[in-house]
Amino acid sequence: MTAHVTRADADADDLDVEEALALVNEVPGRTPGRTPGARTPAPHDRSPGADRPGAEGHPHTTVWTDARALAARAPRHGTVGRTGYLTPVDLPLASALGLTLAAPLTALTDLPSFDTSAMDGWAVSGPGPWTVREEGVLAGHAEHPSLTDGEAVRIATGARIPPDTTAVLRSEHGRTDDSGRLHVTAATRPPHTVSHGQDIRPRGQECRSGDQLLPVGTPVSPPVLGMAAAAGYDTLSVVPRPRADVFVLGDELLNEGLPHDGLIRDALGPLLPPWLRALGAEVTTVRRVGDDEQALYEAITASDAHVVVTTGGTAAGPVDHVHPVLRRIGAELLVDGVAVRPGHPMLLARTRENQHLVGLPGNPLAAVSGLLTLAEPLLRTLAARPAPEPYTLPLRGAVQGHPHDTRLVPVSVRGGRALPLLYNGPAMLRGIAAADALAVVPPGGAQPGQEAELLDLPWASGGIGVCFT
Ligand SMILES: Nc1nc2c(c(=O)[nH]1)N[C@H]1C(S)=C(S)[C@@H](COP(=O)(O)OP(=O)(O)OC[C@H]3O[C@@H](n4cnc5c(N)ncnc54)[C@H](O)[C@@H]3O)O[C@H]1N2
Ligand code: MOO
Repeated sequence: MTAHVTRADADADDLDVEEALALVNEVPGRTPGRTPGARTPAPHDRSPGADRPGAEGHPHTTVWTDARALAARAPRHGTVGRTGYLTPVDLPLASALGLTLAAPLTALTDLPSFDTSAMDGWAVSGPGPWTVREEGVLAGHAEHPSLTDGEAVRIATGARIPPDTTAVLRSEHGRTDDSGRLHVTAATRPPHTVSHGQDIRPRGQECRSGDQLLPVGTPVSPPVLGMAAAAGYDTLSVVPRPRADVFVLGDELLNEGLPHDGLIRDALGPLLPPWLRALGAEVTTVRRVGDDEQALYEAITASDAHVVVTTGGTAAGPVDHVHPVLRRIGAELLVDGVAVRPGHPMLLARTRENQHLVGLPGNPLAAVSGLLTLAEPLLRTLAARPAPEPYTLPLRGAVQGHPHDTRLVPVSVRGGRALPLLYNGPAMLRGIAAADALAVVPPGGAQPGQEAELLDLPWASGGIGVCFT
């Protein structure tokens, strides 16, 4: 730990979290605890690449919001039709978690499906005191014989109400006298009374058979699984996960150990598959492909995934083969460069009917930017997932803007404000690894207190087990 955030600066109640934040909120040698300001260049801004010509010089560059909209619309083309989502399948309940309902969830039964006791106690008929039958009624039992006026029977929560029951008396509201007769105690409100129908859940209280419970497009969450089971379903009609193949390009990449001799660790092979799954994809292949045009051509043309994701090779360097291969395939380039930093060389192409390719830049944070700009909307449409509700939070520090392009900046959300994190350069993951969201910073930058749109990171709210199933 090199520095501390002061308690005053942190609306923190948890010092450990603040200390962790300090690791990505301070440039070595700076005053501890300062939030990054407009006049403080971030490491990214001091990088040699910071002076290079901007995307505004690129003839095809698409505005960031347009690129996202285009990616969301891209599958609404060809045989898939106007919805853009994949052909629905019937899956057992447990396999449907995380997918989207392709048909309305319609009740197959009344719920409850019989008059049910809401409490442990006695089913009673007419006003008390009551004679108590010997044998009680438990949940799951067959129907009990009718009660006659003045009779009661022990009943458990969830058990079927015997015919001619008028109310259920909770166990804590009744007592039996020496001769075994049941009385209402003074604990009821009003005292000594049990009203007609009390603590009975009547059949059909929640729904009638045929009622629509949930519309098409509902994400299948744990409560949806429970609701479907209660309503009589064994399988659900859902939109399947789009299949995604990931091709990680670059001869310089190592799969293990320390960087050496100009070789570096592949950061995207570990990062992309779980993130793609969190965005709704089924990752069918993750493969390293060398800087070889023919190998890339063969990998793409052999893939039968709905979405091919490549990393690296999007720029115009000597071994950047993505554009030449797309030309050779005859792919239709839908997005060729986006006015966003980092990640501006990202691209989206239709490689063939019902297959799209997202070309992510090789710089790791630039790849994340492409993932959220192009892959997220594309996968969302294919999987019929609802668009996340846009929201903004005030920024806790200024963010330097790009003159023409949108910036996506890792932020930590603390006390209802978004704290911009440093180490947000295109080649860095240190900021995003500590972030809760990416702030969308408009061209020209943002001042402290200014509202910024946030793109949530899938694990920040739901927890890893929820979003990576
Ligand atoms: N003359 C120009 N050069 C570059 C421009 C430009 O506008 N003009 N744009 C720069 C920007 S911005 C980006 S982003 C990169 C995009 O490059 P590529 O998509 O072609 O990616 P590569 O050149 O293959 O790699 C870039 C960088 O990232 C490292 N890398 C690649 N893959 C991985 C991985 N899986 N894990 C970790 N690191 C990876 C690679 O070693 C390079 O350092 O182009 C700029 N150049
Ligand atoms: O800034 Mo690039 O756009 O590094 O991704």
